[in-house]
Amino acid sequence: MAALAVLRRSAPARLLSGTLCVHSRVLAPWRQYQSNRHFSNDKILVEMDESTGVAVMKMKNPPVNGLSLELLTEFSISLEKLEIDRGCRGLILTSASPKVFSAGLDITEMCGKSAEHYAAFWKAVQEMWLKLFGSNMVTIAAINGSSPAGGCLMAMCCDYRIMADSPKYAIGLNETQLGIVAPFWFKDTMTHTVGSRVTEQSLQLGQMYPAPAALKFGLVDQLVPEDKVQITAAAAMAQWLSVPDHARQITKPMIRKPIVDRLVKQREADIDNFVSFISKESIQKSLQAYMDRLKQKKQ
Ligand SMILES: CCCCCCCCCC/C=C\CC(=O)SCCNC(=O)CCNC(=O)[C@H](O)C(C)(C)COP(=O)(O)OP(=O)(O)OC[C@H]1O[C@@H](n2cnc3c(N)ncnc32)[C@H](O)[C@@H]1OP(=O)(O)O
Repeated sequence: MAALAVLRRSAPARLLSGTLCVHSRVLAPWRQYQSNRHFSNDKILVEMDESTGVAVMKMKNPPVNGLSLELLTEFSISLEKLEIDRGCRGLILTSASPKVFSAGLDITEMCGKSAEHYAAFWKAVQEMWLKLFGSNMVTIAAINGSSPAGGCLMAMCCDYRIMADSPKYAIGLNETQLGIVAPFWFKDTMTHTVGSRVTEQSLQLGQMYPAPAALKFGLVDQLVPEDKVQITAAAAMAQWLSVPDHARQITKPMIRKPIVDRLVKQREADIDNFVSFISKESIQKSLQAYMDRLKQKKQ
């Protein structure tokens, strides 16, 4: 038993080998950590069921769960907390808002800000990915709505994806449609999920796939009616957790560690690339035009 406990605690550190980025601004909410194992801060809600060892994490950044610096920071801190909790074996990631899992990176974080802000934001995006893709827990995405770009990335980081069965909801890495480029580790995550050929085409075209199409080539694993997404995720989790932890936890990094290490080795260069790319006037114009189109859609 002791050996298993050691494995359970040490594997995340081995797999991640990244640094823990703790943003002082959001440390205070941890004081709200309750003995009933429900905790929340502004943008992330966590409900921990001690009887099953499963935590449900809900993103709560209305209206569309844009991945802001604040949400990303709270996400990484929450995940780290669960990761070191020996009672927590599985994580279900979902949205507190109906109809949208996550609209991806909050575009306002990438428009008209300073180079320092872009660097801090990108570091938080990296941190989210390192922690979620490298998690030692079983991770299941309960995709209860649309999931473009960064939202799709989060879902792909999970071990298993269940999506609401509706052609209204779409998922994909649509970066090129915004005039931006998915970085290599987004591409690596998609290749890991659906293979090279589909990734090459999807990334170039910035394709968004309605849920039924996404199921066909394995971008999601299962479609269920919208009101069954959470319960199906819990059932799938029970199945995954029936595998002995130590065996599963040694197996997962065999595939994922080389992918994680690629970013770990060049984190600073990746931040510099992002800052110089996003600061270009032409890129700022593209992003602004995209935001304007999103707003016009309503009128
Ligand atoms: C050489 C290589 C170098 C590498 C450099 C790296 C470059 C950068 C890589 C960046 C990687 C990832 C990028 C992203 O994740 S960008 C985000 C992409 N996301 C999208 O395109 C989604 C856009 N949104 C939608 O499609 C829809 O909003 C929705 C999610 C389908 C929901 O539709 P809805 O009808 O329910 O809501 P809607 O009315 O559209 O939106 C409500 C308000 O929310 C605003 N909004 C929507 N999405 C975002 C967003 N991502 N960020 C910020 N704000 C967003 C929208 O404008 C509405 O606002 P308002 O109410 O009108 O004020």
